[in-house]
Amino acid sequence: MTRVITLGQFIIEKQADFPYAKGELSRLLRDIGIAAKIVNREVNKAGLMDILGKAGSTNIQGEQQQKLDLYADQQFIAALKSGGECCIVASEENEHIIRLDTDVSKNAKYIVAIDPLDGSSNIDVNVPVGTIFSIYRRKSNEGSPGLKDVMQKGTEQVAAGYIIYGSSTMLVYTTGRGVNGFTLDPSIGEFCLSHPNMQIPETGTIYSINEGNYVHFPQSVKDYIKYCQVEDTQTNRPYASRYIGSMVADLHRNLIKGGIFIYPVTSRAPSGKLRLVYECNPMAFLIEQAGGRATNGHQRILELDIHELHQRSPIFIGSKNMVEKAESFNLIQPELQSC
Ligand SMILES: O=P(O)(O)OC[C@H]1O[C@](O)(COP(=O)(O)O)[C@@H](O)[C@@H]1O
Ligand SMILES: [Mg+2]
Ligand SMILES: [Mg+2]
Repeated sequence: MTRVITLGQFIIEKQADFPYAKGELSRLLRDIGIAAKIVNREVNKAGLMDILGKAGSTNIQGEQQQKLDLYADQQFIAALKSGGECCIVASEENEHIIRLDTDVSKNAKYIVAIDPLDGSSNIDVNVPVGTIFSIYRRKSNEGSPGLKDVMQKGTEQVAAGYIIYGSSTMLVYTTGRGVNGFTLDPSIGEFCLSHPNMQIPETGTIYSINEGNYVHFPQSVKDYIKYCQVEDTQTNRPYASRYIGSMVADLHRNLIKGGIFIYPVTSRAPSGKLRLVYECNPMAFLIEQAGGRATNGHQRILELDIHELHQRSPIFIGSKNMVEKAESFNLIQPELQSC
């Protein structure tokens, strides 16, 4: 009988890999797991609860906030606050950073950037949604932590991951030593190791992009889509087009099956749509740790400078060979002028 390894046990066992670890990061990951279970409970019965639909407010991105966006935001902030291992939260749903000023938290080492509910347009239609998180160590213990501690390059992340609320609920994360996936077993209320050492196939036959924006894409992206659609049995083309509209769900599928996910610049979104700090960087760290690649078309996402908390970036992410192939279509931004 295979041994059931819970997330908590796994985190503790893996702590040994970090000789100087005192358990703070382990406890922080535990807190994220607790909030994930609470949000999962609401997502699972959303139709029965008064939690579907718009909240009547907009966030800094000008997007209509969904009730579940706000609920998830509150649950993760509350869990991080009571856990005491996080001093600052940066969230998609809050214009400014949130300082967790409790006696314990204010001296905490870690910063969490979070997309509390990813795939908001899919909440009301029972299509998988997710949560994305990114963890940094504060830059210095001097003075009180601030925006500078959040606006670190993606290469500085100490951990990152996502939760997918789908037909089953999974938590997938990395601390820079590979990627592991845990499935929530509702009968024991525990995330259990189900996908050890996840590796994204070097190549795949799935491309994932919102082709509804086709006319607004740069010519280079249009050319790459054409390349994906051409008949060529040698290279298993045409590829299958798959687009769920929840970044977490589209990337989870590609992580397991192989494939490329693209959210490029468009004439309507000249910097792309997805946010660097709490969507692109954590997913890039994770996919790279699984053997994949993530760029903005020509530069590694993790090396991009952060200028604004809610900064956007185009992203080409997934199977290494497919992203490299896409980059060979010269995906340089200025190209936008031609569309
Ligand atoms: O509807 P579009 O323009 O294709 O955008 C879909 C993308 O937007 C997102 O929903 C943005 O994330 P949020 O739902 O967290 O705002 C991604 O999950 C998804 O990949
Ligand atoms: Mg999102
Ligand atoms: Mg969101």
